[in-house]
Formats: sequence, structure tokens, C-alpha cells
Amino acid sequence: MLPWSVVIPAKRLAVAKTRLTPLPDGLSGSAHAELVLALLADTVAAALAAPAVTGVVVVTDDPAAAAVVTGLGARTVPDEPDRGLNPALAHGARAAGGAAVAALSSDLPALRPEELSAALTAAVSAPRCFVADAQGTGTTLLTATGVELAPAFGAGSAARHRTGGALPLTGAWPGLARDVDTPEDLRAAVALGVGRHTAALLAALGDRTG
Ligand SMILES: Nc1nc2c(ncn2[C@@H]2O[C@H](COP(=O)(O)OP(=O)(O)OP(=O)(O)O)[C@@H](O)[C@H]2O)c(=O)[nH]1
Ligand SMILES: C=C(OP(=O)(O)O)C(=O)O
Repeated sequence: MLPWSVVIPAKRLAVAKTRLTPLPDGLSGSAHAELVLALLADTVAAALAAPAVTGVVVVTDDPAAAAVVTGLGARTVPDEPDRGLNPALAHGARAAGGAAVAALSSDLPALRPEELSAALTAAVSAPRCFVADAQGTGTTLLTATGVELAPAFGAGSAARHRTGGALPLTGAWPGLARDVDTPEDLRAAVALGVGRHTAALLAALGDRTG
């Protein structure tokens, strides 16, 4: 098994995941940031627990996100060069170093460590591989072994990654594919079973709103 470095992007929590506004009336705006952070924390925790993963690098300038993910055992690097998601991922991949690097979405609360390990084990089939999201249009995992990561995340990224020569990987990894962009996605992730950070926050939000 190759030793994989996993790079996870996280822009400032307050401005991230604007499509995810499931919060009931009466909750403070900080609940949105708490939810974005819980999704990130569960993703990072699952990645760190994957046997194939030797280290996780989170690219972020958000102090709260940095505190939580370093507490879980990840490393952080500054959000440079401040030109958006793909340059940030390329920067994180260079900082991570190593011959096997993967970019992972930050919004996978139902990710299981064994799913990520299975996908990374399959990712030796080609120099660059990717896993599409549950819709089939986006990307949740992009891998590179011995070559540049060349990330092309963003709307419609699955087609871009395929056109750019990355091999699509499929497998029995529903939590890896289930990214959370909308309230509906969050419900689907909860149905799969979310990690402890997201589960605790949703329970607390339920208590706060009665
Ligand atoms: N470090 C870093 N992460 C980024 C940057 N842009 C986006 N991200 C992260 O990449 C992921 C996908 O980002 P986007 O698709 O732009 O937006 P989003 O936060 O998912 O949500 P929407 O506002 O609902 O589109 C999220 O985890 C973001 O935090 C960036 O410039 N730097
Ligand atoms: C960045 C992506 O996804 P999203 O905007 O849905 O988080 C992507 O699928 O490449």
C-alpha cells in the first residue's frame, strides 16, 4: 500500500457552503459556520483514520478550522496563493510532498476510513484517478502518483478531470461520494450515518430549536 498524503481545502467558514442553509429560523448565524466546521472535522477524522493515509494537510486561513483539524492530528498550511480552490489545492499538494497525493472534498461527513483506503488502493491503476460525487458531475477525490495533481475542481469537475486524463474510479463507497452542498445532501448523508462532529451538532441544533 502506498503512503498517501491527503490535501483538504477549507475557505473561511463564514463564506463557505452558501448553498447549505438548512438551519431553522431563530438560530444564530454562527450555526452555519459550526455546521461547515463539523463537516470538515468528520472528513478530516475519517481521512486520518484510513490505513492508507500517512498525513492530512488542510489548506486554510480560518483560525477555528485550523484549531479543530490540528487537534485531530492534521497539519495546516496557509490558504495561498489566494487565487481560489485549485491553486490552493496545488499549493497544499506541494506542501504535502510525497509521491502519492490526493485532494479530498471537505464536506464528506459520512466518509468511512475503509472507503477512502479502498479508493486510494484502487488509485494505483493510473497516474491520476478521481471519484465522482453522488450526482456524477462533481469530484470528491482526485489522486496523483508520481505526477502533478493538476486539480480542476468546481462545477462540472468530473468531466474536466476525465478529459484531463484522470481515470474514473467506482466502488462501494457511498460515504466517499456523498458530498454535502445542499440541505437535501445533508439529509442523504445523515441517512448513511454521519461522523460524531456532525451528529453532535445536529443534535444540539435540534435541542436549540426545540
Ligand atoms: N483553501 C481554500 N479552499 C477553498 C477555496 N475555494 C473553495 N474552497 C473550498 O473548496 C470546497 C468547495 O468550494 P466551492 O465549491 O467554491 O464552494 P462551497 O464552499 O462548496 O459552497 P457554495 O458557496 O455553496 O458554492 C469547500 O470546502 C471550500 O471551503 C479557496 O480559495 N481556498
Ligand atoms: C468543488 C466541487 O464541488 P462543490 O462545489 O460541489 O463542493 C467539485 O465537485 O469539484
